[in-house]
Amino acid sequence: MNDTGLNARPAPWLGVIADDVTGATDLAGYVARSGSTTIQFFGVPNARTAIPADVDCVIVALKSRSTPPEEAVADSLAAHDWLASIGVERIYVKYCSTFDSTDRGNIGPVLDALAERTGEREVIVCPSAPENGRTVYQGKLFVWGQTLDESPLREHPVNPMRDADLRRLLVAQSRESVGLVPWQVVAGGGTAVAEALATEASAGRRHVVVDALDDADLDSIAEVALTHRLATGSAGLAAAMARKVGLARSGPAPFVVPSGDAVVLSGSCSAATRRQVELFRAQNPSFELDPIRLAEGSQFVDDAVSFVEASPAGSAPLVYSTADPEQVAHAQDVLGVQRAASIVEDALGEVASRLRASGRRHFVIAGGETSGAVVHALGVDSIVIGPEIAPGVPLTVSAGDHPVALVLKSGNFGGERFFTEALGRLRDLTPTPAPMGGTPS
Ligand SMILES: Nc1ncnc2c1ncn2[C@@H]1O[C@H](COP(=O)(O)OP(=O)(O)O)[C@@H](O)[C@H]1O
Ligand SMILES: O=C(O)[C@@H](O)C(=O)COP(=O)(O)O
Repeated sequence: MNDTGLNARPAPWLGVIADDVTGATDLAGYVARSGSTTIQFFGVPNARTAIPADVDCVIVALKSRSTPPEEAVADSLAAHDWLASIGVERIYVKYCSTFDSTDRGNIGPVLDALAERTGEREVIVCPSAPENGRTVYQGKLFVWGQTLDESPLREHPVNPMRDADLRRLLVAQSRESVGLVPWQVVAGGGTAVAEALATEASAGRRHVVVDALDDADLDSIAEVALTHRLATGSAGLAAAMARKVGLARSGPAPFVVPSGDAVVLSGSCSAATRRQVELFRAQNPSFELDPIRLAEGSQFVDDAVSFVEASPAGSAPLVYSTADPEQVAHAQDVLGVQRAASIVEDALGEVASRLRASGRRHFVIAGGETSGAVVHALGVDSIVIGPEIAPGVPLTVSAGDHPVALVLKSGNFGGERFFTEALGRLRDLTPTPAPMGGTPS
Protein backbone atom coordinates (compact mmCIF):
# COMPACT_ATOMS: atom_id res chain seq x y z
CA MET A 1 0.00 0.00 0.00
CA ASN A 2 1.14 3.55 -0.64
CA ASP A 3 0.31 6.48 1.64
CA THR A 4 -3.00 7.12 -0.17
CA GLY A 5 -4.17 3.73 1.09
CA LEU A 6 -4.39 2.43 -2.50
CA ASN A 7 -2.30 -0.45 -3.78
CA ALA A 8 0.68 0.96 -5.65
CA ARG A 9 1.03 -0.54 -9.09
CA PRO A 10 3.71 -3.22 -8.71
CA ALA A 11 6.69 -2.86 -11.01
CA PRO A 12 7.43 -5.56 -13.58
CA TRP A 13 9.50 -8.32 -12.01
CA LEU A 14 11.89 -8.40 -14.97
CA GLY A 15 13.29 -5.86 -17.41
CA VAL A 16 15.13 -7.27 -20.40
CA ILE A 17 17.66 -5.68 -22.73
CA ALA A 18 17.92 -7.85 -25.84
CA ASP A 19 20.52 -7.38 -28.57
CA ASP A 20 18.18 -8.22 -31.42
CA VAL A 21 14.56 -8.49 -32.30
CA THR A 22 14.07 -12.24 -32.61
CA GLY A 23 16.29 -12.81 -29.58
CA ALA A 24 13.86 -10.64 -27.65
CA THR A 25 10.79 -12.48 -28.94
CA ASP A 26 12.46 -15.80 -28.21
CA LEU A 27 12.79 -14.84 -24.56
CA ALA A 28 9.32 -13.26 -24.55
CA GLY A 29 7.70 -16.52 -25.65
CA TYR A 30 9.36 -18.48 -22.87
CA VAL A 31 8.54 -15.97 -20.15
CA ALA A 32 4.93 -15.65 -21.30
CA ARG A 33 4.67 -19.46 -21.23
CA SER A 34 4.92 -19.37 -17.42
CA GLY A 35 2.10 -16.84 -17.13
CA SER A 36 3.96 -13.53 -17.10
CA THR A 37 2.23 -10.85 -19.15
CA THR A 38 4.94 -9.64 -21.49
CA ILE A 39 5.36 -6.62 -23.72
CA GLN A 40 8.22 -6.01 -26.10
CA PHE A 41 9.37 -2.61 -27.36
CA PHE A 42 11.52 -2.01 -30.41
CA GLY A 43 14.21 0.45 -29.42
CA VAL A 44 14.25 2.43 -26.19
CA PRO A 45 10.82 3.94 -25.48
CA ASN A 46 10.63 7.60 -24.57
CA ALA A 47 9.69 9.03 -21.19
CA ARG A 48 6.04 9.44 -22.28
CA THR A 49 5.54 5.80 -23.33
CA ALA A 50 2.74 4.26 -21.31
CA ILE A 51 3.16 0.76 -19.90
CA PRO A 52 -0.08 -1.22 -19.67
CA ALA A 53 -1.10 -2.06 -16.10
CA ASP A 54 -0.18 -5.48 -14.73
CA VAL A 55 2.78 -6.09 -17.03
CA ASP A 56 5.20 -8.60 -15.52
CA CYS A 57 8.03 -8.50 -18.01
CA VAL A 58 9.11 -5.56 -20.17
CA ILE A 59 11.55 -6.19 -22.98
CA VAL A 60 13.53 -3.63 -24.93
CA ALA A 61 14.70 -5.09 -28.22
CA LEU A 62 17.76 -3.28 -29.53
CA LYS A 63 19.50 -3.83 -32.85
CA SER A 64 22.93 -3.93 -31.25
CA ARG A 65 24.31 -7.39 -31.99
CA SER A 66 26.62 -6.22 -34.75
CA THR A 67 27.05 -2.55 -33.88
CA PRO A 68 30.35 -1.03 -32.64
CA PRO A 69 30.82 -1.53 -28.86
CA GLU A 70 30.42 2.18 -27.99
CA GLU A 71 27.03 2.26 -29.72
CA ALA A 72 25.87 -1.00 -28.13
CA VAL A 73 26.91 0.26 -24.68
CA ALA A 74 25.12 3.59 -25.13
CA ASP A 75 21.92 1.89 -26.33
CA SER A 76 22.03 -0.70 -23.52
CA LEU A 77 22.54 1.96 -20.85
CA ALA A 78 19.66 3.99 -22.27
CA ALA A 79 17.47 0.86 -22.13
CA HIS A 80 18.58 0.22 -18.55
CA ASP A 81 17.81 3.79 -17.49
CA TRP A 82 14.36 3.70 -19.06
CA LEU A 83 13.58 0.35 -17.38
CA ALA A 84 14.78 1.76 -14.06
CA SER A 85 12.54 4.79 -14.62
CA ILE A 86 9.46 2.55 -14.76
CA GLY A 87 10.48 0.85 -11.52
CA VAL A 88 12.27 -2.28 -12.78
CA GLU A 89 14.88 -3.49 -10.29
CA ARG A 90 16.06 -6.68 -11.97
CA ILE A 91 17.73 -6.52 -15.38
CA TYR A 92 18.39 -9.40 -17.74
CA VAL A 93 20.73 -8.99 -20.70
CA LYS A 94 19.69 -11.29 -23.53
CA TYR A 95 22.33 -12.20 -26.10
CA CYS A 96 22.25 -15.04 -28.57
CA SER A 97 22.30 -18.64 -27.35
CA THR A 98 25.16 -19.07 -29.80
CA PHE A 99 26.91 -15.99 -28.33
CA ASP A 100 26.92 -14.27 -31.74
CA SER A 101 29.16 -11.25 -31.80
CA THR A 102 31.52 -9.66 -34.29
CA ASP A 103 35.33 -9.51 -34.04
CA ARG A 104 34.96 -6.24 -32.12
CA GLY A 105 32.45 -8.09 -29.98
CA ASN A 106 30.21 -5.96 -27.85
CA ILE A 107 28.79 -8.47 -25.33
CA GLY A 108 31.77 -7.84 -23.02
CA PRO A 109 31.56 -4.03 -23.09
CA VAL A 110 27.78 -4.16 -22.53
CA LEU A 111 28.18 -6.48 -19.53
CA ASP A 112 30.96 -4.29 -18.12
CA ALA A 113 28.80 -1.17 -18.40
CA LEU A 114 25.67 -2.77 -16.93
CA ALA A 115 27.59 -4.38 -14.07
CA GLU A 116 28.79 -0.88 -13.17
CA ARG A 117 25.39 0.76 -13.63
CA THR A 118 23.51 -1.86 -11.56
CA GLY A 119 26.35 -2.37 -9.04
CA GLU A 120 26.15 -6.14 -9.54
CA ARG A 121 29.32 -7.87 -8.29
CA GLU A 122 28.60 -11.35 -9.71
CA VAL A 123 27.48 -11.39 -13.31
CA ILE A 124 26.10 -14.78 -14.38
CA VAL A 125 26.89 -15.55 -18.03
CA CYS A 126 24.76 -18.46 -19.20
CA PRO A 127 23.77 -18.78 -22.87
CA SER A 128 22.47 -22.34 -22.39
CA ALA A 129 19.05 -23.00 -24.00
CA PRO A 130 18.55 -26.78 -23.78
CA GLU A 131 15.18 -26.86 -25.56
CA ASN A 132 16.92 -25.48 -28.63
CA GLY A 133 19.96 -27.72 -28.22
CA ARG A 134 22.34 -25.13 -26.71
CA THR A 135 24.31 -26.38 -23.71
CA VAL A 136 27.38 -25.15 -21.85
CA TYR A 137 29.90 -27.59 -20.40
CA GLN A 138 33.28 -26.61 -18.90
CA GLY A 139 32.70 -23.17 -20.36
CA LYS A 140 32.33 -24.50 -23.92
CA LEU A 141 29.19 -23.85 -25.94
CA PHE A 142 27.55 -26.75 -27.77
CA VAL A 143 24.83 -26.61 -30.44
CA TRP A 144 22.91 -29.90 -30.61
CA GLY A 145 26.02 -31.70 -29.38
CA GLN A 146 28.51 -30.04 -31.75
CA THR A 147 30.93 -27.45 -30.42
CA LEU A 148 29.91 -23.95 -31.56
CA ASP A 149 32.90 -23.64 -33.91
CA GLU A 150 31.97 -26.90 -35.65
CA SER A 151 28.25 -26.09 -35.87
CA PRO A 152 26.58 -24.34 -38.84
CA LEU A 153 27.14 -21.06 -36.92
CA ARG A 154 30.70 -21.02 -38.23
CA GLU A 155 29.17 -19.92 -41.58
CA HIS A 156 26.93 -17.11 -40.30
CA PRO A 157 26.93 -14.30 -42.91
CA VAL A 158 27.65 -11.49 -40.41
CA ASN A 159 28.88 -13.11 -37.15
CA PRO A 160 30.72 -16.33 -38.04
CA MET A 161 31.46 -18.13 -34.74
CA ARG A 162 34.83 -19.88 -34.89
CA ASP A 163 35.52 -20.48 -31.17
CA ALA A 164 33.38 -22.39 -28.63
CA ASP A 165 35.23 -21.25 -25.49
CA LEU A 166 33.02 -18.69 -23.77
CA ARG A 167 35.70 -17.51 -21.37
CA ARG A 168 38.12 -16.89 -24.23
CA LEU A 169 35.45 -15.06 -26.25
CA LEU A 170 34.46 -12.87 -23.30
CA VAL A 171 37.98 -12.13 -22.03
CA ALA A 172 38.82 -10.78 -25.49
CA GLN A 173 35.89 -8.32 -25.24
CA SER A 174 35.73 -7.35 -21.57
CA ARG A 175 37.91 -5.36 -19.17
CA GLU A 176 36.80 -7.72 -16.34
CA SER A 177 38.30 -11.14 -15.55
CA VAL A 178 36.06 -14.08 -16.37
CA GLY A 179 35.44 -17.08 -14.11
CA LEU A 180 33.66 -20.43 -14.40
CA VAL A 181 31.17 -22.38 -12.33
CA PRO A 182 31.53 -25.89 -13.76
CA TRP A 183 28.65 -28.34 -14.18
CA GLN A 184 29.87 -30.48 -11.24
CA VAL A 185 29.06 -27.52 -8.97
CA VAL A 186 25.79 -26.61 -10.70
CA ALA A 187 24.58 -30.18 -10.23
CA GLY A 188 24.88 -29.55 -6.47
CA GLY A 189 21.98 -27.03 -6.63
CA GLY A 190 21.35 -23.31 -6.08
CA THR A 191 23.29 -22.92 -2.83
CA ALA A 192 26.38 -24.47 -4.39
CA VAL A 193 26.07 -22.10 -7.37
CA ALA A 194 25.72 -19.08 -5.05
CA GLU A 195 28.82 -20.08 -3.09
CA ALA A 196 30.87 -20.70 -6.23
CA LEU A 197 29.87 -17.31 -7.68
CA ALA A 198 30.91 -15.60 -4.45
CA THR A 199 34.28 -17.39 -4.56
CA GLU A 200 34.83 -16.29 -8.17
CA ALA A 201 33.88 -12.70 -7.34
CA SER A 202 36.23 -12.53 -4.36
CA ALA A 203 39.02 -13.77 -6.62
CA GLY A 204 38.29 -10.75 -8.86
CA ARG A 205 36.35 -12.63 -11.55
CA ARG A 206 33.20 -10.55 -11.91
CA HIS A 207 31.76 -12.16 -15.06
CA VAL A 208 31.24 -15.87 -14.48
CA VAL A 209 30.34 -18.44 -17.15
CA VAL A 210 28.00 -20.97 -15.58
CA ASP A 211 27.60 -24.44 -17.12
CA ALA A 212 24.10 -25.78 -17.74
CA LEU A 213 23.11 -28.95 -19.55
CA ASP A 214 19.38 -29.07 -18.92
CA ASP A 215 16.42 -27.27 -17.36
CA ALA A 216 17.18 -28.67 -13.90
CA ASP A 217 20.58 -26.94 -14.04
CA LEU A 218 18.94 -23.72 -15.20
CA ASP A 219 16.44 -23.95 -12.32
CA SER A 220 19.35 -24.02 -9.83
CA ILE A 221 21.01 -21.05 -11.52
CA ALA A 222 17.67 -19.16 -11.68
CA GLU A 223 17.35 -19.46 -7.90
CA VAL A 224 20.51 -17.38 -7.61
CA ALA A 225 19.81 -15.10 -10.60
CA LEU A 226 16.55 -13.99 -8.96
CA THR A 227 18.59 -12.61 -6.03
CA HIS A 228 20.76 -10.53 -8.38
CA ARG A 229 20.19 -7.09 -9.90
CA LEU A 230 21.70 -8.25 -13.19
CA ALA A 231 21.77 -11.63 -14.89
CA THR A 232 22.71 -12.47 -18.48
CA GLY A 233 22.13 -15.26 -20.94
CA SER A 234 19.79 -16.49 -23.62
CA ALA A 235 16.11 -17.31 -23.28
CA GLY A 236 16.89 -20.49 -21.30
CA LEU A 237 17.86 -18.88 -17.98
CA ALA A 238 15.13 -16.21 -18.25
CA ALA A 239 12.61 -19.01 -18.78
CA ALA A 240 13.84 -20.75 -15.63
CA MET A 241 13.52 -17.48 -13.69
CA ALA A 242 9.94 -17.12 -14.98
CA ARG A 243 9.14 -20.71 -13.94
CA LYS A 244 10.26 -19.88 -10.41
CA VAL A 245 8.23 -16.67 -10.31
CA GLY A 246 5.21 -18.59 -11.64
CA LEU A 247 1.94 -16.91 -12.49
CA ALA A 248 2.99 -13.40 -11.61
CA ARG A 249 -0.34 -11.57 -11.66
CA SER A 250 -3.47 -11.96 -13.70
CA GLY A 251 -2.08 -14.33 -16.35
CA PRO A 252 -1.64 -13.68 -20.06
CA ALA A 253 -3.52 -10.71 -21.56
CA PRO A 254 -6.22 -11.44 -24.18
CA PHE A 255 -4.64 -11.99 -27.56
CA VAL A 256 -6.53 -11.10 -30.75
CA VAL A 257 -5.12 -11.76 -34.22
CA PRO A 258 -6.29 -9.25 -36.87
CA SER A 259 -7.68 -10.75 -40.06
CA GLY A 260 -5.90 -10.36 -43.39
CA ASP A 261 -3.70 -12.10 -45.93
CA ALA A 262 -0.21 -13.40 -45.17
CA VAL A 263 3.27 -13.18 -46.63
CA VAL A 264 6.49 -14.96 -45.62
CA LEU A 265 9.71 -12.90 -45.77
CA SER A 266 13.04 -14.63 -45.27
CA GLY A 267 16.49 -13.04 -45.08
CA SER A 268 18.07 -15.64 -42.84
CA CYS A 269 20.73 -17.81 -44.46
CA SER A 270 21.00 -20.29 -41.58
CA ALA A 271 20.97 -24.03 -42.26
CA ALA A 272 17.56 -24.36 -40.59
CA THR A 273 15.97 -21.56 -42.63
CA ARG A 274 17.51 -22.80 -45.89
CA ARG A 275 15.73 -26.11 -45.40
CA GLN A 276 12.46 -24.39 -44.40
CA VAL A 277 12.62 -22.20 -47.52
CA GLU A 278 13.41 -25.15 -49.76
CA LEU A 279 10.38 -27.13 -48.56
CA PHE A 280 7.99 -24.18 -48.52
CA ARG A 281 9.07 -23.01 -51.98
CA ALA A 282 8.22 -26.39 -53.47
CA GLN A 283 4.52 -25.88 -52.68
CA ASN A 284 3.92 -22.13 -52.55
CA PRO A 285 4.47 -19.11 -54.82
CA SER A 286 7.95 -17.74 -54.17
CA PHE A 287 10.16 -14.86 -55.31
CA GLU A 288 13.94 -14.75 -54.83
CA LEU A 289 15.61 -11.42 -54.11
CA ASP A 290 19.23 -11.23 -55.25
CA PRO A 291 21.42 -8.55 -53.62
CA ILE A 292 23.69 -8.25 -56.67
CA ARG A 293 20.78 -7.76 -59.07
CA LEU A 294 19.13 -5.30 -56.68
CA ALA A 295 22.39 -3.33 -56.47
CA GLU A 296 22.98 -3.23 -60.23
CA GLY A 297 19.36 -2.28 -60.96
CA SER A 298 18.23 -5.39 -62.82
CA GLN A 299 15.78 -6.36 -60.07
CA PHE A 300 13.45 -4.09 -58.09
CA VAL A 301 11.30 -4.17 -54.98
CA ASP A 302 8.37 -3.54 -57.37
CA ASP A 303 8.98 -6.94 -58.95
CA ALA A 304 8.56 -8.71 -55.59
CA VAL A 305 5.50 -6.68 -54.59
CA SER A 306 3.81 -7.27 -57.96
CA PHE A 307 4.58 -10.97 -57.69
CA VAL A 308 2.94 -11.23 -54.27
CA GLU A 309 -0.07 -9.23 -55.35
CA ALA A 310 -0.55 -11.36 -58.47
CA SER A 311 -0.41 -14.61 -56.45
CA PRO A 312 -3.65 -16.59 -56.06
CA ALA A 313 -6.10 -15.14 -53.52
CA GLY A 314 -5.65 -16.67 -50.08
CA SER A 315 -2.12 -17.92 -50.83
CA ALA A 316 0.84 -16.92 -48.64
CA PRO A 317 3.71 -16.16 -51.03
CA LEU A 318 7.33 -16.28 -49.95
CA VAL A 319 9.85 -13.51 -50.73
CA TYR A 320 13.36 -14.56 -49.81
CA SER A 321 17.04 -13.76 -50.15
CA THR A 322 17.98 -16.92 -48.25
CA ALA A 323 20.98 -18.43 -50.00
CA ASP A 324 23.68 -21.02 -49.41
CA PRO A 325 27.11 -20.03 -48.05
CA GLU A 326 28.75 -19.94 -51.53
CA GLN A 327 26.10 -17.57 -52.92
CA VAL A 328 26.34 -15.38 -49.82
CA ALA A 329 30.15 -15.29 -50.07
CA HIS A 330 29.88 -14.28 -53.74
CA ALA A 331 27.44 -11.44 -52.95
CA GLN A 332 29.74 -10.29 -50.14
CA ASP A 333 32.80 -10.36 -52.41
CA VAL A 334 31.01 -8.18 -54.94
CA LEU A 335 29.23 -5.79 -52.54
CA GLY A 336 30.96 -6.07 -49.16
CA VAL A 337 29.41 -7.81 -46.14
CA GLN A 338 27.47 -4.84 -44.75
CA ARG A 339 26.26 -3.53 -48.08
CA ALA A 340 24.99 -6.97 -49.17
CA ALA A 341 23.14 -7.27 -45.86
CA SER A 342 21.64 -3.81 -45.91
CA ILE A 343 20.49 -4.07 -49.53
CA VAL A 344 18.56 -7.20 -48.61
CA GLU A 345 17.23 -5.80 -45.33
CA ASP A 346 16.07 -2.56 -46.98
CA ALA A 347 14.40 -4.46 -49.81
CA LEU A 348 12.51 -6.84 -47.51
CA GLY A 349 11.48 -3.93 -45.30
CA GLU A 350 10.12 -2.03 -48.27
CA VAL A 351 8.29 -5.11 -49.58
CA ALA A 352 6.64 -5.47 -46.16
CA SER A 353 5.55 -1.85 -45.88
CA ARG A 354 4.15 -1.80 -49.43
CA LEU A 355 2.20 -5.01 -48.77
CA ARG A 356 0.84 -3.63 -45.54
CA ALA A 357 -0.31 -0.51 -47.35
CA SER A 358 -2.21 -2.74 -49.78
CA GLY A 359 -3.94 -4.62 -46.95
CA ARG A 360 -1.74 -7.55 -45.88
CA ARG A 361 -1.87 -8.12 -42.12
CA HIS A 362 0.06 -11.36 -41.37
CA PHE A 363 3.85 -11.31 -41.66
CA VAL A 364 6.00 -14.37 -41.00
CA ILE A 365 9.64 -13.28 -40.99
CA ALA A 366 12.80 -15.38 -40.78
CA GLY A 367 16.02 -13.90 -39.43
CA GLY A 368 16.90 -11.61 -36.54
CA GLU A 369 18.38 -8.69 -38.48
CA THR A 370 15.75 -9.21 -41.14
CA SER A 371 12.95 -9.03 -38.56
CA GLY A 372 14.47 -5.85 -37.12
CA ALA A 373 14.48 -4.23 -40.57
CA VAL A 374 10.92 -5.32 -41.36
CA VAL A 375 9.48 -4.24 -38.01
CA HIS A 376 11.19 -0.87 -38.43
CA ALA A 377 9.83 -0.46 -41.96
CA LEU A 378 6.33 -1.33 -40.72
CA GLY A 379 6.66 1.37 -38.04
CA VAL A 380 5.80 -1.06 -35.23
CA ASP A 381 6.84 0.25 -31.78
CA SER A 382 5.78 -2.65 -29.57
CA ILE A 383 4.19 -6.09 -29.64
CA VAL A 384 2.11 -8.18 -27.29
CA ILE A 385 3.24 -11.77 -26.91
CA GLY A 386 0.88 -14.66 -27.66
CA PRO A 387 1.12 -18.45 -27.80
CA GLU A 388 4.26 -20.22 -29.03
CA ILE A 389 4.42 -21.83 -32.46
CA ALA A 390 7.78 -23.52 -31.82
CA PRO A 391 10.25 -23.22 -28.93
CA GLY A 392 11.48 -19.61 -29.04
CA VAL A 393 8.97 -18.40 -31.63
CA PRO A 394 5.72 -16.95 -30.27
CA LEU A 395 2.91 -15.40 -32.23
CA THR A 396 2.77 -11.65 -31.66
CA VAL A 397 0.47 -8.76 -32.50
CA SER A 398 1.54 -5.13 -32.78
CA ALA A 399 0.11 -2.78 -30.16
CA GLY A 400 -1.91 0.30 -31.09
CA ASP A 401 -4.20 1.08 -33.99
CA HIS A 402 -4.29 -1.03 -37.19
CA PRO A 403 -2.52 -4.05 -35.70
CA VAL A 404 -0.59 -6.61 -37.72
CA ALA A 405 0.24 -10.15 -36.69
CA LEU A 406 3.99 -10.82 -36.67
CA VAL A 407 5.91 -14.07 -36.36
CA LEU A 408 9.57 -13.17 -35.85
CA LYS A 409 11.66 -16.31 -36.24
CA SER A 410 15.29 -16.54 -35.30
CA GLY A 411 17.10 -18.02 -38.28
CA ASN A 412 18.10 -21.13 -36.41
CA PHE A 413 14.73 -21.99 -34.93
CA GLY A 414 11.70 -23.98 -36.00
CA GLY A 415 11.16 -27.37 -37.60
CA GLU A 416 11.35 -28.08 -41.35
CA ARG A 417 7.70 -27.14 -41.94
CA PHE A 418 7.81 -24.05 -39.73
CA PHE A 419 6.31 -21.60 -42.25
CA THR A 420 3.31 -23.83 -42.92
CA GLU A 421 2.81 -24.38 -39.18
CA ALA A 422 3.00 -20.64 -38.45
CA LEU A 423 0.51 -19.79 -41.21
CA GLY A 424 -1.84 -22.50 -39.93
CA ARG A 425 -1.70 -21.14 -36.36
CA LEU A 426 -2.35 -17.63 -37.65
CA ARG A 427 -5.39 -18.85 -39.60
CA ASP A 428 -6.69 -20.82 -36.61
CA LEU A 429 -6.44 -17.83 -34.29
CA THR A 430 -7.99 -15.31 -36.69
CA PRO A 431 -11.66 -14.74 -35.85
CA THR A 432 -13.89 -15.64 -38.82
CA PRO A 433 -15.80 -12.63 -40.10
CA ALA A 434 -19.48 -12.74 -39.24
CA PRO A 435 -21.85 -13.50 -42.14
CA MET A 436 -23.65 -10.40 -43.45
CA GLY A 437 -26.21 -9.37 -40.85
CA GLY A 438 -24.97 -12.03 -38.39
CA THR A 439 -23.38 -11.68 -34.97
CA PRO A 440 -19.56 -11.52 -34.94
CA SER A 441 -17.92 -14.70 -33.61
N1 LIG B 1 21.75 -13.53 -50.31
C1 LIG B 1 22.36 -12.85 -49.35
N2 LIG B 1 23.63 -12.44 -49.50
C2 LIG B 1 24.28 -11.75 -48.53
N3 LIG B 1 23.73 -11.43 -47.34
C3 LIG B 1 22.46 -11.82 -47.14
C4 LIG B 1 21.73 -12.53 -48.13
N4 LIG B 1 20.49 -12.79 -47.66
C5 LIG B 1 20.45 -12.25 -46.43
N5 LIG B 1 21.63 -11.67 -46.11
C6 LIG B 1 21.94 -10.99 -44.83
O1 LIG B 1 22.33 -11.98 -43.90
C7 LIG B 1 21.94 -11.56 -42.60
C8 LIG B 1 21.16 -12.70 -41.96
O2 LIG B 1 20.98 -12.38 -40.60
P1 LIG B 1 19.61 -12.54 -39.86
O3 LIG B 1 18.48 -11.90 -40.59
O4 LIG B 1 19.86 -12.07 -38.46
O5 LIG B 1 19.37 -14.09 -39.89
P2 LIG B 1 19.73 -15.15 -38.74
O6 LIG B 1 18.62 -15.07 -37.77
O7 LIG B 1 19.82 -16.46 -39.45
O8 LIG B 1 21.04 -14.73 -38.13
C9 LIG B 1 21.08 -10.31 -42.78
O9 LIG B 1 21.83 -9.16 -42.47
C10 LIG B 1 20.73 -10.36 -44.24
O10 LIG B 1 20.45 -9.09 -44.78
O1 LIG C 1 19.24 -17.00 -28.42
C1 LIG C 1 18.96 -17.34 -29.56
O2 LIG C 1 19.49 -18.31 -30.14
C2 LIG C 1 17.99 -16.51 -30.36
O3 LIG C 1 17.09 -15.86 -29.52
C3 LIG C 1 18.72 -15.51 -31.14
O4 LIG C 1 19.12 -14.49 -30.62
C4 LIG C 1 19.02 -15.91 -32.51
O5 LIG C 1 19.50 -14.83 -33.29
P1 LIG C 1 19.11 -14.73 -34.83
O6 LIG C 1 19.42 -16.06 -35.42
O7 LIG C 1 19.92 -13.62 -35.40
O8 LIG C 1 17.67 -14.44 -34.93
